[in-house]
Amino acid sequence: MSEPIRVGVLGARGRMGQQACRAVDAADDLELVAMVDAGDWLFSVADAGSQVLVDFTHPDVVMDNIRFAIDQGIHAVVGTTGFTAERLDTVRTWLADAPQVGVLVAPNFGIGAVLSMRFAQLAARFYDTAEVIELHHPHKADAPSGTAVRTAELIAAARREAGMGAVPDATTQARDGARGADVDGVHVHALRVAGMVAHQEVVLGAEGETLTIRHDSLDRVSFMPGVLLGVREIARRPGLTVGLEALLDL
Ligand SMILES: NC(=O)C1=CN([C@@H]2O[C@H](COP(=O)(O)OP(=O)(O)OC[C@H]3O[C@@H](n4cnc5c(N)ncnc54)[C@H](OP(=O)(O)O)[C@@H]3O)[C@@H](O)[C@H]2O)C=CC1
Ligand SMILES: O=C(O)C1=N[C@H](C(=O)O)C[C@H](O)C1
Repeated sequence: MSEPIRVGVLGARGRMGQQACRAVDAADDLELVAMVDAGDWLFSVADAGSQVLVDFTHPDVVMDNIRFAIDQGIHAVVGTTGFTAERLDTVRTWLADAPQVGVLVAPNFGIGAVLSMRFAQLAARFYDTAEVIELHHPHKADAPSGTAVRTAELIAAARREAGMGAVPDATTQARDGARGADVDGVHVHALRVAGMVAHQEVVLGAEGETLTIRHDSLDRVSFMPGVLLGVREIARRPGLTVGLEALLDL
């Protein structure tokens, strides 16, 4: 058997970081060599010889962490959200100077969540309207969720490709926020509910019918097969990969 892949986890004491540490530790082909959280010495990830860094931290710090990984020649598997097109372009620019390094940025590592995004993308052109509702635990920093933003972007792109116009909406009078956030012309509604983990509904509508695509992550363990897949694959994928779907042949 070949040497295990050496993995460092950032955000190691957080909700996702703890799960990621457990999952890496339990995998025979991976070795957990660094666990770093806020206030810890970031360079211990490099000192420990990490080949892959897993990041579940915070949108405010994730860009610095990616920069660090690229500068150190460490591949990165990033689950932290808060990415924009500009942020992704910045990562591409950094990677241009380190062509051997791979960075995976995935708003959701849940296989079902990735499938549900794909289903929504496929369905979008058949329905006049599409809206996204995401429901998360109240400790979440960003809204809408990274998954919801990506879902809305995929729906919007599918509608554009099909030559569809704006989603019909006669609203002329509304309280602030009543119609949710506008992501590429798709309305996204964010609920924060104690007891929940991560849930999303895409509600599509056409004359006489609706289609609801719902996914529920009931436990953060649901994200781990995707995280481990990313860790095992990223060295074979130099440059920036956005979304786990690329690794699932979707
Ligand atoms: N892609 C996916 O499948 C998923 C993505 N996420 C995303 O992952 C991120 C983390 O979520 P979650 O685990 O719930 O959040 P938590 O707040 O539970 O965990 C984040 C951890 O990162 C720590 N941290 C903050 N800054 C740094 C830093 N500079 N270096 C190292 N550690 C740091 C925090 O410390 P402190 O609390 O002291 O600030 C905290 O312990 C979010 O963006 C979330 O949206 C979540 C679930 C799935
Ligand atoms: O913060 C969370 O919990 C989650 N964050 C990700 C997101 O913003 O989409 C993924 C999942 O929804 C859980």
